[in-house]
Amino acid sequence: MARIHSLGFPRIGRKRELKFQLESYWTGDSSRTELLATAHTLREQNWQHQSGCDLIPVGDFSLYDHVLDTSALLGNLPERVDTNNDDLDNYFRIARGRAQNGDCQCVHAGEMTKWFDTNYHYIVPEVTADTAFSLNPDSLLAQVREAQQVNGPSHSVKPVVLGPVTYLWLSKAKDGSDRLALLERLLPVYTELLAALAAEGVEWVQIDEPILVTELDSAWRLAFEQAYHHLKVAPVKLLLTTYFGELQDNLQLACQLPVAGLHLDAISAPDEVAKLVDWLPIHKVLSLGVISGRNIWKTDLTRTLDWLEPIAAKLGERLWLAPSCSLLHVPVDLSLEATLDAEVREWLSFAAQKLQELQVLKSALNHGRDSVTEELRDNQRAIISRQQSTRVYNPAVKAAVDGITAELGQRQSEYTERAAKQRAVLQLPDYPTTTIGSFPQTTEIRQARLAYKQGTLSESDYQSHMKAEIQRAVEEQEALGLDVLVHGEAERNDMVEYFGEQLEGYVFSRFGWVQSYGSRCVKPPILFGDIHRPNAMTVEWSKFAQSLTDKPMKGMLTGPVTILNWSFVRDDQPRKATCLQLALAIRDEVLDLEQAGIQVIQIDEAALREGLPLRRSQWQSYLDWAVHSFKVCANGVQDETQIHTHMCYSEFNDIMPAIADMDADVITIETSRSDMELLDAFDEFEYPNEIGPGVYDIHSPNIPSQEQIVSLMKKAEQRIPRERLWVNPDCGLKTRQWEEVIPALKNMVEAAYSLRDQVVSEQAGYAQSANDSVLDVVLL
Ligand SMILES: Nc1nc2c(c(=O)[nH]1)N[C@@H](CNc1ccc(C(=O)N[C@@H](CCC(=O)N[C@@H](CCC(=O)N[C@@H](CCC(=O)O)C(=O)O)C(=O)O)C(=O)O)cc1)CN2
Ligand code: MET
Ligand SMILES: [Zn+2]
Repeated sequence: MARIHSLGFPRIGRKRELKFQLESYWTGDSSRTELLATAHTLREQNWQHQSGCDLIPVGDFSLYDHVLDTSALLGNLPERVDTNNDDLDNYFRIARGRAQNGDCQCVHAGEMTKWFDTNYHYIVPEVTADTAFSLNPDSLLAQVREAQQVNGPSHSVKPVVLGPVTYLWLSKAKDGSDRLALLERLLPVYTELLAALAAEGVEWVQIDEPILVTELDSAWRLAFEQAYHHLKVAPVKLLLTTYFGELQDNLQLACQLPVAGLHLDAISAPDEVAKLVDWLPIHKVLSLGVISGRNIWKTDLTRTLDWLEPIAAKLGERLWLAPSCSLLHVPVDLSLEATLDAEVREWLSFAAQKLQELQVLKSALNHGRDSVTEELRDNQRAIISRQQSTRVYNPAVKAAVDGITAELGQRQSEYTERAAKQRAVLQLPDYPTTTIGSFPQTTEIRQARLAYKQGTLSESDYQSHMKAEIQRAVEEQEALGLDVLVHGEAERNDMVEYFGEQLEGYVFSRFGWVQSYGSRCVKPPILFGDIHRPNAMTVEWSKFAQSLTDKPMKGMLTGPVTILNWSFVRDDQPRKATCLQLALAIRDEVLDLEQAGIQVIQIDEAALREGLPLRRSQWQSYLDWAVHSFKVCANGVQDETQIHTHMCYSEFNDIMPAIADMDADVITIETSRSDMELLDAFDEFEYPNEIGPGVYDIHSPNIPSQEQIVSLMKKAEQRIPRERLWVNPDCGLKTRQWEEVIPALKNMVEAAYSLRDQVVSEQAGYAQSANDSVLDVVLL
């Protein structure tokens, strides 16, 4: 009899209840009791959704981030938070750099980075050679008891913990020490934890080790042996859990570790299933992730059963089924989507529906397909409807993609030639200043958009409201003295969803939110068919903004790779094919902007680096099509048009040739927190084009001083000639308040003035000494 379980469920709630509660707690508008009550209710609802499972996860819920929870569990929050003994305040201090109610006991927040190849971000654990761990299990144990109480004895409660090896791998050694050296100190804490869980009556613990799907050197592989031999004495059964990829050369290692079961992401690694069925020792459970936790398509249940039935016959009790990974990465509940395109909705499945699919599979395997005839028939109908829908295929789009040539991605002239022409047109000073695109998305803006979408605000009122916001942004920028202006993106809900809403081939949900970090969510649009741009998307807004100023106004677009990586995309054609379709659509927009007189166009590729495959061996083929897509979209313009691109994660060391190959005239990147060290990659590679290294950390409410900015630019100049430097923040300002943005940008612009003054006086100095030497000669 196959059993089913879930690896984790979204925490934000069907209507983002956690987000709103957290934000009101942080501003002091609601109490801690209310926050904890909401958290309790959400956990209860989540267990309700998962009640068809034989094992129910606990510990997958989090108030902010599960990696930060693990740091708290292991007694490894950075020492800088120890200003008082309040655990929750300390937790939020590391998450956000401050505690409740704008409390000014600010400490710098933990670094945030993306979770594998997803758009979820975790707080990086900090360690040093001196780190000591100590178990802090109260919160997890309380949740275990809560789960047992809520779910009753008929369900096993299965705690989910991040495994010790992956925990260290995700950590950053602040002193540059070897973080693996801490494993020996860490393992006894895990043993203690497992014993404490066993004492609560826990039988199975899910121990997540997703780094097993990445390339590991021998030290890390050895760490797995060491860790799991140490933990094997624990009085619980461990389900070693991997996801997001194939095990490849770690497959044998994973099979041999002394644990009671292994979970494989069978969606990412279908070819490894047969090997595991044959090789996994017979006392071990094999859990197969057969429902994708990374997309929103219905599973083809009949096809899945076709290949599962022989496996079930072979493994019997040893077979468990689950989603491929935690459902954290998909929206909560499709049943809320009353307004979603009805045909496409039939093809979809969100977290709650995915668990129902799992139950159908279980019934079919345990009691025969006859026990779920109707469910299988409905599912099959939906699968066929999607395969045969005429809305998915557009022959004209296919022909356009087939017609793409290499020349389509080439600028007319080399960078140096273009740069001269652009200088003549744009007349920018040294150290030109600009921002990355968005200005604060205020409550008023969002409320207006909500009212417009709900039909209580007319289209023309909405447009005037947004135009007023754009006008405000332009006026502020002119008053500040910025050189290249932006319109501020007030009219955009999100840099990806906004474009999805305007392209054919997409549908979008109303409540399909997915957590990106902490209380921040995204609503990835759903790309179901061939992509076509029926109308210009941004031109009217950009033209309006340009009409308000004599300064150059940057057109602002999201690039094809980022749109691809931050959408839910089709699984019936390679990602590359979808990306090229997006590239052609954005290319049309670029050319229309140029036609409308926009001289500078920024095409954001924030997710280009983040989309790198987890295994390095697959990087090059991804980069080839990703960079090609960018070039197709960007490089059709005249020499005089200046193309900018922007990327937030700026560790480019290992992909410099690809970045250079994109051939953007200017790239703006996130560097301020690294003290400009990230520019070393550009320096070493002798990157030829212009760079705007971020001088203002927009993730923090802190306002950088003019001196700090000058000092950062001086560091930049040690790496990049100043003729090719721009001055700008790290990223967009949408999550900040105007009160923070104005003083920060004021300091930034003044820093640029002071840098220009220094150039002038240096040049005067040279001129003076040159004159002096002429004089010397004359006197001689
Ligand atoms: N897709 C994407 N991924 C990204 C980023 C990004 O910008 N976009 N940035 C990086 C960091 N991640 C981020 C992710 C989300 C947000 C963010 O600010 N999200 C907003 C939602 C943005 C949005 O879609 N807003 C909508 C809906 C706004 C809303 O919540 N409206 C309320 C009503 C208004 C209110 O009372 O505030 C409602 O519908 O109930 C709009 O503006 O129209 C949030 O969580 O608050 C920021 C950074 C990496 N990944
Ligand atoms: N243009 C976008 C903005 O300023 C770029 C954001 S990158 C996550 O918000
Ligand atoms: Zn950015």
